Amino acid sequence: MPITTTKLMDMKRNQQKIASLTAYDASFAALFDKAGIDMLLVGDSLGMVLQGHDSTIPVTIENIAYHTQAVARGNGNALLVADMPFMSTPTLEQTLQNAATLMRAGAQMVKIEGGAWLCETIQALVRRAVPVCVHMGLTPQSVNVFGGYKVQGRSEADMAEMLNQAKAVEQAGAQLLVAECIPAQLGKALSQALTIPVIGIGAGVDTDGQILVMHDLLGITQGQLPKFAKNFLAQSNSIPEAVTRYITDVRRGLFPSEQHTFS
Ligand SMILES: Nc1nc(=O)c2c([nH]1)NC[C@@H]1CN(c3ccc(C(=O)N[C@@H](CCC(=O)O)C(=O)O)cc3)CN21
Ligand SMILES: CC(C)C(=O)C(=O)O
Ligand SMILES: [Mg+2]
Repeated sequence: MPITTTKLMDMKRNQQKIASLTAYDASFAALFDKAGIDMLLVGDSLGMVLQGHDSTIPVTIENIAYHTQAVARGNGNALLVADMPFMSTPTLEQTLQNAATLMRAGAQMVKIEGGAWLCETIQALVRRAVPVCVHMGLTPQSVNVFGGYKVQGRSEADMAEMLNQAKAVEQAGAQLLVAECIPAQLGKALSQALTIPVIGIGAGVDTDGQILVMHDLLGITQGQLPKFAKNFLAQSNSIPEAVTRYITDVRRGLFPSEQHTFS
């Protein structure tokens, strides 16, 4: 049975953890889907792990559409989400066109980095039948504004602000939230405050689900690994076994552990 946004909401209500991974091609998409992954993300992280850039900023809508087509061919039941890349939402008109390009490529939902200022954008997309996931916390497209890949939402004021913004985007019609690189305490508070599922990456173990960049899971990422990432292939004999281990550890609440968590 295909995983839908309704199914993810049911999983949250029943306290079943959502396990997701990035995927960029048909072969890995098929492998992850067969292992039982709930959601696949064609992430703009492809700019770093596939193209070799040191940020996600050079990634274009054509890049995401190309990889989304490939992932869609390999995928079976997983919910297929595609990233809206840097500067793909400059005006409402262009946002709608770019989202349409990704939906035609096979995406079932688009993910946009930002906060409460996206409310109009979210409403416009949802009214035109494009499901929306909002990405908050460390939003990598803002690396040059943040001055590096830094944990977000550390102060009491920042935590309260992110909670308010998350409630606003849920109210506007967002059906999923990705929270990246925030204290575990805030990851937990977000998940409790919202009805829609919160998928964490470096947001602690108490979010409704987890997502990881596939290259990090396989231990083939070049350079410094983010603190939240874990090489699951190191303790496995094959790629399918590593993926199954990841999914099982997420479902059982064993990943992320303390060492992969910001407090
Ligand atoms: N391989 C890979 N994994 C990812 O998770 C990922 C990408 N690439 N590319 C796109 C973005 C960039 N991401 C990143 C990149 C670096 C850090 C990082 O180094 N964070 C520091 C936090 C430092 C602090 O304490 O403020 C860390 O130690 O993890 C985090 C997220 C997440 N995404
Ligand atoms: C790390 C995830 C959430 C992402 O946005 C990406 O892979 O681009
Ligand atoms: Mg991304």
